[in-house]
Amino acid sequence: MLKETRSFAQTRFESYIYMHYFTTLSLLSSGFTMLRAFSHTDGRCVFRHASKRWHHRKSVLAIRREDVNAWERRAPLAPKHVKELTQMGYKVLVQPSNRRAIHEKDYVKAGGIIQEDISEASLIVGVKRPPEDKLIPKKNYAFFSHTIKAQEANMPLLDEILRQEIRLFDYEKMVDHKGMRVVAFGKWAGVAGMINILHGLGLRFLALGHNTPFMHIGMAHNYRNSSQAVQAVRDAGYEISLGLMPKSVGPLTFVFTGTGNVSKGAQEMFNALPCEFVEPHELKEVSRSGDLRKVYGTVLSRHHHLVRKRDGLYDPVDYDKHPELYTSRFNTDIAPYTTCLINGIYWEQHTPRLLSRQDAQKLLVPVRSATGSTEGCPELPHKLLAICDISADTGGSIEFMTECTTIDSPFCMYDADQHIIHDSVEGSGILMCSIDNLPAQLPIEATEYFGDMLFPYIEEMAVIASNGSLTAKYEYIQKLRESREHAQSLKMGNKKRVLLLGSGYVSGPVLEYLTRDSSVGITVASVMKEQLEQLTKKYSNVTSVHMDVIKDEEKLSSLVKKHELVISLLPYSAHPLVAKKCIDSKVNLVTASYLTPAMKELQESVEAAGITVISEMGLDPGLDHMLAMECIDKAKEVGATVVSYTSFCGGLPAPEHSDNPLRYKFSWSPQGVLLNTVQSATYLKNGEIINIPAGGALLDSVTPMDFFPGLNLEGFPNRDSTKYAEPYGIQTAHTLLRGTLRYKGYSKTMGGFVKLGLINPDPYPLLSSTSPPLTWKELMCKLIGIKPSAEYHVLKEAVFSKLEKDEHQLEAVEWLGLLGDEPVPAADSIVGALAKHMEKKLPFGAGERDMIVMRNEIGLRHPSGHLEDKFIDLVVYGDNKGYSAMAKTVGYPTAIAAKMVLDVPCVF
Ligand SMILES: NC(=O)c1ccc[n+]([C@@H]2O[C@H](COP(=O)([O-])OP(=O)(O)OC[C@H]3O[C@@H](n4cnc5c(N)ncnc54)[C@H](O)[C@@H]3O)[C@@H](O)[C@H]2O)c1
Ligand SMILES: N[C@@H](CCCCN[C@@H](CCC(=O)O)C(=O)O)C(=O)O
Repeated sequence: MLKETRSFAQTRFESYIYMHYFTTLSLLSSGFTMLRAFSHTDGRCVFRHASKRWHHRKSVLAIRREDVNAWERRAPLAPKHVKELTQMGYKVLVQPSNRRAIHEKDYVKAGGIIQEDISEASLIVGVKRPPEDKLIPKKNYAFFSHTIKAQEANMPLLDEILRQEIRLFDYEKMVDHKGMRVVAFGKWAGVAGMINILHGLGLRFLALGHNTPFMHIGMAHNYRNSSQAVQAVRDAGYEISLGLMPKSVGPLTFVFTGTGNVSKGAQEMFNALPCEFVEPHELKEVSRSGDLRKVYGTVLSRHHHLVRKRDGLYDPVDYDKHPELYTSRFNTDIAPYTTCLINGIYWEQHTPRLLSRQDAQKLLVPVRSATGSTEGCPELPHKLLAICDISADTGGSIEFMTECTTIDSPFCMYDADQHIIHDSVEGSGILMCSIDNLPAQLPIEATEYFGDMLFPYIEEMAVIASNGSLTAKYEYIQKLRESREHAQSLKMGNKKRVLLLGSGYVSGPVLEYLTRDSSVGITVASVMKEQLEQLTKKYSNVTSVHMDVIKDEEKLSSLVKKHELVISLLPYSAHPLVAKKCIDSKVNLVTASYLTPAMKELQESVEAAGITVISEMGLDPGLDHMLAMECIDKAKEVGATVVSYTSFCGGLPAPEHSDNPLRYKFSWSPQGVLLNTVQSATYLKNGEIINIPAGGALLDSVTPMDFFPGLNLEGFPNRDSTKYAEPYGIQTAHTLLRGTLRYKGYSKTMGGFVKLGLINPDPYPLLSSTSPPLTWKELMCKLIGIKPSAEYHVLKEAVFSKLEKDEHQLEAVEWLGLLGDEPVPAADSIVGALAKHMEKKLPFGAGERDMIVMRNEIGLRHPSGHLEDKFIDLVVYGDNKGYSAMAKTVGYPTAIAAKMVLDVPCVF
């Protein structure tokens, strides 16, 4: 049986406010225990456990699957807690997960029910945040939301929580009467962090020319449990005590900042080495002349390094009230004598930093020790070799720790002179380890430890969001969020400010090009968090904003306002909204997309606002226009007239990777690709205007394209070609055709999807994230009009007949799994769902590359009457490990145009 180790009366959930008192009481009495609010002192609601009378009516609790990080193997409760809860009459659902470190069968043995659907639960507990699209409206959730410092990346989650009227219990806000957190993984972060940094030191020493006993210590997750790790650390310690550390590195000193669980966990592991703890003032001495058969440790509390700027004194009461009046002497008094810093302090804005970038520059100057240096036995380049920043507050107490490292890639080097971070343990700089999910490396012990702390409080959760608005106590998050954004925009100072919207297939080269100029400050905003992080992570001076520009128009306006130029690489349907914001704030805009009627309508307002808006600045449209105009202008110079213009372009997989029924893989917006098959088209052929209606007829106007006989290509018309006669100045042409290229077979296969109603952009509420999940088989039955329970062969037969017995089309439908039991991804429309599904099925694999093929044919009549055909070909391959051909040919023209607008605003 679990023991309740804390008094409930002492527990306070700081985050609650009395305005929502009744909702909380109703929540708590509806499921768990009887709680009674007994005091409303200082604006907080303090709960006392009135009596431990458990309700006998079965209440349902769910442990959700962790799905945001591949390394997340923890759970909030272990089987022993589940056992206790089930014995108390709870029904405990456990979402299946092969990734969880504690096996499902142990939860089952404890009485848990393994079940995917957890919508029945009144409280859903997890460790980390769920993805926004998995939130269930109006539920009570407990997890680490990482929103209380208005963390940019999690603001869309908070918005979604409020929108869906979810009540959030945030573990970070569960505190006791002294304000101390009561549930945390801290100790295990400390333990894992210490193991990792000893491993990192082994690698770093080796890179500096020293084999050390640390080489035999692995990363924390390589050990089955912490006892195994302790054994490895002890073995290393034994070798140190035998005097096997190279003498030229001198005595090693480890400094632990903070006195909480993190620091204690790290010290616990450190104790397995032959260590001696000294007072901070003794550090200087032992770092010079200490015993090489030991390692030295110092635990640093606030009073050791914080001083009031005015008088050099430390007053703890005053410090709590006015941390901004204090500074840290860590940089001068401690850091010069520290080999490895283990940082475990909680940092908040206005509290003094331990180390700034300038401090690091000073600390990286060589020190000369008494031992002397020879080629085979070099001295260390400087004393401070490594920092394990367990607090992992980016830009926090260690100012230059601007990006957390990961379990996969745990170390980086900070070179203070260059102010760059590189992913290696070699070269000059300080070795940094700043993983922010350390306890996930020791998941079983971390789960049991956390569960022990959470269990007694499971009913009393800190509410920070309730009923669709931030509770009064948490309104500060909104303010903090706004001030952070303002600060970010100020940080850009005199820079030319560019807002890049979208982080998709073609955004990479845009960012790469613009960041070449250090006078350009860039913000990237996108709704896809991981994609956004992936895109921006290698640029330290780029600000990323995770947001939905459609749902959060206000934020979009405020962002646009703070920039001089917007580049929209969003789906083209979003451009008119962006353009309106640009008009309102008089900010220039560049897109790679077609000038649609909706954009054209804004022309007058654009002119009235005096801004520049450039469209069609990619590949097709984009480079095709430029190549055509170069040729047309030259022809006109010699008096020739253009009699025909045909331009075909295809973004394709390279031939060796065209290995699927569609012979196609996505290199740009999948939904855009699919929708293009149902566009209408208009073109001029030998003086006759041909109109093709929308809805798929395009795919019947396919012609073989054999200008490169080695490639088996087909082509179909693309949108309205005739509208280019005037801007190109080729009204003389009798043929004007722009088209799309694909490998032969594509159009026929796509035709099947059109027949089945899969390329339908209309809203389809059954696929929304709040509707019950559907399988492809169920959806297909609905589309065909048969019962969802129909057997596979019945559905297949019905589909076959809808496809007019086309075996090739049926084969593609089956190959994509559209008759099977895979879930249909949540989306606004059927084509949206198909795009997401196909994106997964038709990606470029590792080592595969794309290709773009463009052919322009321009027929000229010379003044002599002589006819000439000019051919302009463009073939580009993607880089195996770099940018795709599509990204390069769209992104660079867009970026170059953007730069021209920035540099010479009235050039266009
Ligand atoms: N001219 C050309 O040759 C050419 C070629 C390719 C793409 N394009 C156009 O360029 C644009 C970008 O193409 P891509 O292939 O990178 O597209 P993509 O679909 O890969 O990327 C779209 C991006 O927009 C973001 N996004 C979508 N909806 C959002 C919302 N509501 N709020 C915030 N972010 C949102 C997505 O997260 C994603 O990062 C598209 O308009 C596309 O049609 C033009
Ligand atoms: N036509 C080619 C190349 C397409 C490049 C993408 N162009 C988009 C532009 C859409 C927009 O943003 O307006 C298109 O739809 O053709 C092919 O399809 O392979």
